[in-house]
Amino acid sequence: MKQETHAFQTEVKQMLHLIIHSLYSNKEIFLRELISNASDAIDKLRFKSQTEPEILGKDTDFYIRIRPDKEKKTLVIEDNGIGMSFEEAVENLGTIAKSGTAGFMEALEATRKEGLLTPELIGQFGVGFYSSFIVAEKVVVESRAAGAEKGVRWESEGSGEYSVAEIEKEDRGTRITLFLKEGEEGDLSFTEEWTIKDIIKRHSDFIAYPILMETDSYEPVPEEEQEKDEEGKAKETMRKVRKDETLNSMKAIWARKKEDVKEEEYTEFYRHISKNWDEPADKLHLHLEGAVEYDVLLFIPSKAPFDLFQRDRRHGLHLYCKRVFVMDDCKELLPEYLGFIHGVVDAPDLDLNVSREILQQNSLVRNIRKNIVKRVFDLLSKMEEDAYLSFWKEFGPMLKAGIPTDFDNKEKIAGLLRYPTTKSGEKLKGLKEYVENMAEGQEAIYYLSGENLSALINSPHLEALKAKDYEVLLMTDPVDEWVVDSLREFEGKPLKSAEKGDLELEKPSEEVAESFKGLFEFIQKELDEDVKEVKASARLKESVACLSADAFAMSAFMEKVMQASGQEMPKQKRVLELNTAHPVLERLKERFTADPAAPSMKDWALMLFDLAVVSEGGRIENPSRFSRMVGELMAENLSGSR
Ligand SMILES: Nc1ncnc2c1ncn2[C@@H]1O[C@H](COP(=O)(O)OP(=O)(O)OP(=O)(O)O)[C@@H](O)[C@H]1O
Repeated sequence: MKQETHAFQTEVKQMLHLIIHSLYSNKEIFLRELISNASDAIDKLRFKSQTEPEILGKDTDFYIRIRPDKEKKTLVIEDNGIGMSFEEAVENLGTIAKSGTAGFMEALEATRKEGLLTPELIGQFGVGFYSSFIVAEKVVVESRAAGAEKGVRWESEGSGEYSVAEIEKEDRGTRITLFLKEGEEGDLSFTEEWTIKDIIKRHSDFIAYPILMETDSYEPVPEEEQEKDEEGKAKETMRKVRKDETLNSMKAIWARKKEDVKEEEYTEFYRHISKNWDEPADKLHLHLEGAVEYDVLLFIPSKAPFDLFQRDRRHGLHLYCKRVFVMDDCKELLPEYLGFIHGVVDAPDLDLNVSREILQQNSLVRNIRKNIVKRVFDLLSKMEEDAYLSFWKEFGPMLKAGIPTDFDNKEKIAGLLRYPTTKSGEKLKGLKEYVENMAEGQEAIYYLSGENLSALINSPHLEALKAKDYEVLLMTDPVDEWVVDSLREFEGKPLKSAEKGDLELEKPSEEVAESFKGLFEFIQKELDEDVKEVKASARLKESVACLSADAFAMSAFMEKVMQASGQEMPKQKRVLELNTAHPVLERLKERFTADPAAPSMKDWALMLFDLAVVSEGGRIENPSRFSRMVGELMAENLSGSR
């Protein structure tokens, strides 16, 4: 028989260390986690048996069993779910599934740095099984996968390594034996029946399979077995017996009436399905009737997981049919951009044997999806602003992606967008509020995108807009470019980039423009490689120069983002806008008129371009030339004024 010893993956070691040293005041959660895994294992088996009914065999009464032993100081958690093969035990119990994903180590590091390690922070890693080591000095897992001949025994003391061996195991499923640590003063005793009952009632009551434990109970002694006294009266009519007791009510929370469900029950259920350890930020519990009838219980997490944008991230929706689990990761019921929502949809009219392929074309599923998306928007739009802003901070970047991808709900999502603006200070503003506060005569919604807020707020592109007291939305997420491109307008007001196209503000007069014609042609020729046009600016008030683009061209920020992501990009020529009211331009015109061939003119042209790049927070191509020229100018100026 196979027998091996393996070292834990490094991340598991770190995780174990973290768990053991941070969760000592939350010891009891290990039981919730192990029961949750057992319940998942039964769900998985049922899902598989829809297409392979033979894997169930005769063992069709699903259960989770708890067996405490005070003498041996052990606690056993057993299930007849899908079980694990030798390879699966190594894969699942020696590594962390998410550890390979980008961001895992980063999140782990951040977690370690937080002075206070909360269970919520640790919970995001999906450490369920490893929480056994909070209470156990040794853990033994014996398992046999459904349909397999041989079983596996996995054993570890939670330090550096674990052993795995092939074993014979009679029944399908997983048995986990915890060899409990000596408790500290004041600790709960996890072999005590009432402690176990209490923990299960609080954390796992809704689990859909019976959680069984043998307990003492009393039953009437049958007539024929009764011992009688001289007068013929029974000595004892009741006797103590050991019997299985079901410790959970198994009531599907979503099928209960809202008013009957306590907040704590919702929270525990959320934790079970989401595998998160935080409190949900909000929830939606509905019973829908009409042409189709179904129950919906959805949760919005309070924190975004570190792998939110991971492509292969599982969706949080579970599909049930008449309280029987059909599938998890049900992507058909919610669009991708709402994939952060966790919950359950129970649709009694669905065929239990429905496959994913069928789901995609099912009109009932489409109907449900449409309706729940609508309800989610209602919920989000009615949230109190502060709570909504916390939500937006976590999930806004994902929600936004709905604008370019979900045409039907574009307007609704647009109402949920929030941005800092030139007038909002630290706060974020929605488009609705923006429109309500538009200045007299303002026709468009203005925005500017770029890498960071301080560069944006001081950008020369905003000078004329600020002078008119027009507010500008400030966008620092590259996705926003894509968002505004597909949104185009909100409540009939067009969205306009402050750095692109015609802002429809007062332009310098024809005569002024004409008087600079020669100079501008000269500058244009000098900068031909970078600049497609030089013109008198309507955007600038104080600065000398800025760069702008055509209304439909790519913005400087987008160009930068694309380059950073390694995309080959043809060089985009932009428009150099010059402030004709600025003294520099006036003097430059005089010099140019006096001597168009003066060698310094070329330097001035280059300098103007560099100034425009610097003022929008861009990188100039030849910084040493720029600094040399500024140095010379300073020297000249300083000596002149002395
Ligand atoms: N009772 C069980 N029966 C069968 N497989 C199990 C059982 N317990 C754990 N496993 C397997 O071990 C894996 C790891 O479990 P663990 O609780 O550490 O993480 P997880 O449940 O996958 O993570 P998360 O809690 O984020 O989902 C599970 O995904 C499952 O494949």
